[in-house]
Amino acid sequence: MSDWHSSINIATLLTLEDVQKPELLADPDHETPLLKLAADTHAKGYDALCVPLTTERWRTRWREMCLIATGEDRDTATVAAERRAEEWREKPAFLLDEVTLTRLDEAANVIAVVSDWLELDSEDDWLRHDFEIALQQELAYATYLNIGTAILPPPRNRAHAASYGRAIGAALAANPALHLSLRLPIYDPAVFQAQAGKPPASPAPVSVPGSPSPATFSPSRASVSSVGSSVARAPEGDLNGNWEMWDVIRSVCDYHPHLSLTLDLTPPLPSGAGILDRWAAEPLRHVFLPSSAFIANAKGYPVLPKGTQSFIRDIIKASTSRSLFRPAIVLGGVAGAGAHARGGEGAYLQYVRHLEKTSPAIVAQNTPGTVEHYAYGYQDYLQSPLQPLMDNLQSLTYQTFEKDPVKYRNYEEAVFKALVDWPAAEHVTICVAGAGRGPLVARCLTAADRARRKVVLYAVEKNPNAYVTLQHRNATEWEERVKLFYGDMRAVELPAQVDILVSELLGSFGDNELSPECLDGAQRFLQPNGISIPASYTSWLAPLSSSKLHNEARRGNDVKAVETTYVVMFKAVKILSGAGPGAGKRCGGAIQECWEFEHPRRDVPLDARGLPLTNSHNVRSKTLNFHIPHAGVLHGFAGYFEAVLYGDIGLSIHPERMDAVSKDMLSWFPLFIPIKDPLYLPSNSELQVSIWRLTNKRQVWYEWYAESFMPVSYTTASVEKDASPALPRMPLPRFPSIDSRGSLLTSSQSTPVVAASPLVDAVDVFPFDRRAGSPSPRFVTREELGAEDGARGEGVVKIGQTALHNPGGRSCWIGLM
Ligand SMILES: C[S@@+](CC[C@H](N)C(=O)[O-])C[C@H]1O[C@@H](n2cnc3c(N)ncnc32)[C@H](O)[C@@H]1O
Repeated sequence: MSDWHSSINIATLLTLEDVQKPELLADPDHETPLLKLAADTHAKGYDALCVPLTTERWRTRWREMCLIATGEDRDTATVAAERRAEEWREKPAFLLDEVTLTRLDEAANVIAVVSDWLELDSEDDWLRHDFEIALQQELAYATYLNIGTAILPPPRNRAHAASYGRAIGAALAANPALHLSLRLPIYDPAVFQAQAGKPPASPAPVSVPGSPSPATFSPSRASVSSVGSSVARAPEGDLNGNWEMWDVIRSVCDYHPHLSLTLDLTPPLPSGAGILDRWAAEPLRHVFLPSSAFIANAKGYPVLPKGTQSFIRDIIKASTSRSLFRPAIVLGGVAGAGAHARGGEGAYLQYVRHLEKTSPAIVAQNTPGTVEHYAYGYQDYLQSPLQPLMDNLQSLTYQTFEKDPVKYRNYEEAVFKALVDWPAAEHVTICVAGAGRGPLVARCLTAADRARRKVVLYAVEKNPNAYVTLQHRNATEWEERVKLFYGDMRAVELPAQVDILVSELLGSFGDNELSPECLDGAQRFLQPNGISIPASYTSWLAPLSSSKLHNEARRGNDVKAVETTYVVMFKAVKILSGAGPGAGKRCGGAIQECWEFEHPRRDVPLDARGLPLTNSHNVRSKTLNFHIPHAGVLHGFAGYFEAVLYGDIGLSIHPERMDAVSKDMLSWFPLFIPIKDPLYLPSNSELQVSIWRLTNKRQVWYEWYAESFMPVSYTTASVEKDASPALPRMPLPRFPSIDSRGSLLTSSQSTPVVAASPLVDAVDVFPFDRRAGSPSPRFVTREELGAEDGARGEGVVKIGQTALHNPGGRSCWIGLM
C-alpha cells in the first residue's frame, strides 16, 4: 500500500463557554483568547474550529429591542425600545461585546456558527422580518472577517420552510463569497417521543426566541450511556420531515451551489438503509458528531455505535470525491476531558482518524491496481462521453482503456470459445473492426494459439494515428501476421468475407458510441453464418437523485448542459426506484431494460454494397414504470449496459449483475442523463419514464421525459349525485393525503373528494389494463368500468412531469460522420 494520506477534515465545535473562559482571557502568551484557542486546536490535530459568532449580549439586546409588547398600553420604555429597534433595522450593527471574533487573524480557519435563536421560519411575520435582518447582519460580519463558511440554525417549522428558504436565498445573493451550511438532524427526534406514547410532535413547536432551542447541536456531555442503545423506530413518513424541509429550502434557493448541509448526528441514527442513503446523495459539507453520539467500549474509551460507524465511513468515502462538496467531521462537546471515562479529548479525534484509516474505501483507494485506485478523483465528476466515430482518440485514451484487466480477458475468452465451436476447417478468418492500438488483435492471436486454430486476421481502423501504432505492432510483435486496413468500416473493402467479426464500439449505454450503425456497415464482411462478437447488447435505466450531479451539470449556467448526457462514476447518488411492483402492481424492477441491439442483423433491406438503405431500424423507444418507495427528488437517470460477447461470456456495468458477469471491469462508468428541473416524488409514488433513440442522416440522439403518479383508491361515490347536475359524470377519486410529515396516508385514512376538480378529472383514475398486458395507464370512465355508485377501485392520480429533454437533439447528439 502506498503512503496513506488523510482526506477528511476534522473540526471542533467550541461553545460560548469555551471561548469566554476566564483563564483564557488572562493568558499572557497570546494576543487574544481566540488566537490562543486556535493555536491549541491546531496543535491537537484539528483542521478547523467552529465558533459561535455572537455572544449572549447580542441576544439580550435584540430581545429588548424586538420582543416588545404591542397594544394600547405602551409605556415610555416600550416606545424607546421601538425606536431603538427601528434605528437598528435601518443600520444593523454589533457592539464590541456582542461578537466573539473581532480580528481578521482570529477568523482564519474558522467556520462561523450563526446564532441558533434566529427563527427564520417563525410563525410571527414581524419576528421573521427581524430575524432575517439579524441574519443578514451576522453574515455581513462573517464576510467582513473573510470567513468562508457559516452554519445556519436548523429550520423548525415546515409551514414556513419557504420563508426560511427565501431568507437564505437573499443572504446568498448578498454574500456571494460565503458558503452557507444548513444544520439539520437526520430526522426530528421528537417522532420517537410520539412513538413512546407521548403527544405527536407535529406541528413542529415554535419556540420563543431566547428559550432553549428545540433543535439539537448543543455539544452536550451528558447521556453517554443511553446513546446507541435501544430506541423506538420511527415510521418512514416521520423520518421524511426534515429532509422535506431541506428539499423546500434548497429548491427555493434554486439549488444554489453555495448552499450545503451540516448533518447533526446528535439524535441517534434511525435504522433503515433507504433513510441514510438519501443523505449521502445531498451536498453534505459537515457532519456534526457530538461526544454524546459515542458509546464507551469495554475499556471506557469512546467509540461509535455500528450504525453511526458505517454512516461515517460512507461520508469518508464521499470525501474522497473530487466534486463540489467534501464533508468535514465536526466534533462537539469533546473539549477538555470529553464525556467518557478514558482517553480524554484526543480519543475522539484519534477514533475518527482510525475510522478513516481503516475505511475499506480509503484502503482500496490507496492500493494500486484496485478499481478505487484507478477511479480516484473521478467520483461524481462529469465527463462528456467519447465519440470515437466522429473524433480520433488520443494514444493516452487508448492507454487508459488498455489498463482494464477484465474487458480484454473476456474478449479473449469469447474469441477462444467461438474458435473452439467453429467447425474444423483449414483456417478461420477473423476481422477486428475498430482495432485502435491493437489490444483485441493481440487477444485474437492468443485465443487462436490457445484453441490451436490457424487464423487469418484482418484489422480495420479509421483513426490515422492509431493506424501507425497498428503498423508498428504488426512489424515488431505480430510478424506481419495481421492484414491492416485503414478506413471507415462502413466504406473499406476486405479481400474476403470473414467468419468472426470482433468489435468494441460500446458506450456506457451500450449503443451510445454508435456500435449499431458502425456494425451495420461492417456486417457485409461476415459470411452468412458468421459470428459477431459482441452478439448483442442491452441498455438499462434507473431514476436517480443526486443534488451533487444536478449542481455539477448546472455549474456553467448553460441550458444545454442540463439536457446533455455524461459519463460519471457515481458516488453521491441514490437510485430512487425500488425492486417491487408498487401498490398498483404496474412497475418493473429498480433498474429496467430499455432496448437491445443484436448482431448480425439479417432482416434489414440493403443496397448494392450491402449497406442498410436507412437507419430507421436503429430507432428505439421505451416507456418504463418505476416504483418509488421513499420520497426523493428526481435529478435524472442512470444508464447502464450489458453485452453478450459470445455464449455465456459478457460485459456488464449493470450494478446488480456486473460482479457476476465482469467483476472489476474499469472501462465504463455509468451514463448520467440529467433533467433540467428536479421533480419531487413522494413515498410510494410511481414514475413513468419515456426515452427515445432517434436518428437522421448525420446524427443519433436521445430524448427523454417523465411523469409521476400517485396510486389511489377511488370510489364512485354517491356524493356525486348531491353535486350540481351540471357536473359531468366522473368517477370520484379519493385523493391520497399527505400528512404533516410528508407520509402518505393509506386509502382508508384518506379524505374523500366531494366535488369533481378540473385537475383531478383531467387526469383521473385509470385501472391497469391487464387484458392488454400493458403496464401503461389507460383512462376509463365509470361506464366503461361498469361501476355502480359506491364501487371501489385502484388507480393513479398524476402529480407531475418533466419537460421533454433534448428535442431534435438540440443539445446533445452523436455524429454519424
Ligand atoms: C472504443 S475504441 C476500441 C479500440 C480497441 N479495439 C480496444 O478495445 O481497445 C473504438 C475504436 O474503433 C474505431 N472506430 C470507430 N468507428 C469506426 C469506424 N466506423 N470504422 C473504423 N474504425 C472505427 C475508433 O477509432 C477506435 O479506435
